[in-house]
Amino acid sequence: MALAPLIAYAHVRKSFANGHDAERVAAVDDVSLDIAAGEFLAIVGASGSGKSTLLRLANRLLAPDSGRVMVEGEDVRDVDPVRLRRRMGYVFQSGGLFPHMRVADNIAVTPRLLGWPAAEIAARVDELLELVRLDCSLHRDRLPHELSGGQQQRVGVARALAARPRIMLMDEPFGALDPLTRDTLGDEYRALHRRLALTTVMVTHDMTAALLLADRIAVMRAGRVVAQGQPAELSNDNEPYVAELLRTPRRQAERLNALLPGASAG
Ligand SMILES: Nc1ncnc2c1ncn2[C@@H]1O[C@H](COP(=O)(O)OP(=O)(O)OP(=O)(O)O)[C@@H](O)[C@H]1O
Repeated sequence: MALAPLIAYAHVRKSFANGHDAERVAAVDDVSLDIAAGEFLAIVGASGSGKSTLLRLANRLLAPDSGRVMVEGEDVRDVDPVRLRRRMGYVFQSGGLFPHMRVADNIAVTPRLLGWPAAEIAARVDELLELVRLDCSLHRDRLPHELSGGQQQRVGVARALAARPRIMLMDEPFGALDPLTRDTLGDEYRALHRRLALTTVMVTHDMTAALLLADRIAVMRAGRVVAQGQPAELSNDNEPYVAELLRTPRRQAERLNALLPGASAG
């Protein structure tokens, strides 16, 4: 028997008021999408296609107008939002660290709210810093502005993992970083996802990153999921927009193969 999905969107719709007029714009329009336990799903689409809105419906930062979002077998409407969010780590683009709080205190936010004993929190902070490959003695007492963008994102990941969630929601987590750092952090996060047996939903506009990191990709356009599948399945999809999104990574791969002969072998 197939396992029940860990996150399931069923005919979900979410609209927002459109400025001055009474018309509402559907940011998410009749989306049905299942995410299995242990899966790494990337949600890919252009700016404004509804990716972040879809993510925020999972942890109740937003509520759907209609349809249903299930997490771990429960309708999220029936779960206390604070309790729900403790089960789901959330990483966003700018790092979202509290600027006046030291790295250790940023990471400790949720364990403190949960009332963990101080010694346990201190040990967990060190464990998490190690997990995201930041030197404890160098970084635990720094303020966010004393860190590079990549280091801030590492702290963001550590903070999201603090209370040992099974699910990670990530909104363009590495989008603002230089390509090399983005690539390194992506690979390292992928290893963490596997090692900690996480279920990850990552929003990105970068199809190349999605192809390299995710098990499966859902493509959004104007609020709808227009295609979903593993990279090889997307490659055979008939939807013209999917072909358009795959054109850049394909062209890059061809050019790199021509410029760096033998690169694909290594
Ligand atoms: N709080 C809000 N109030 C009004 N409109 C909103 C709100 N949040 C999102 N929208 C609108 O919903 C649509 C989808 O936005 P969303 O942020 O989900 O897209 P996105 O694909 O994540 O874009 P980006 O990649 O730029 O972050 C956009 O038209 C946006 O303007």
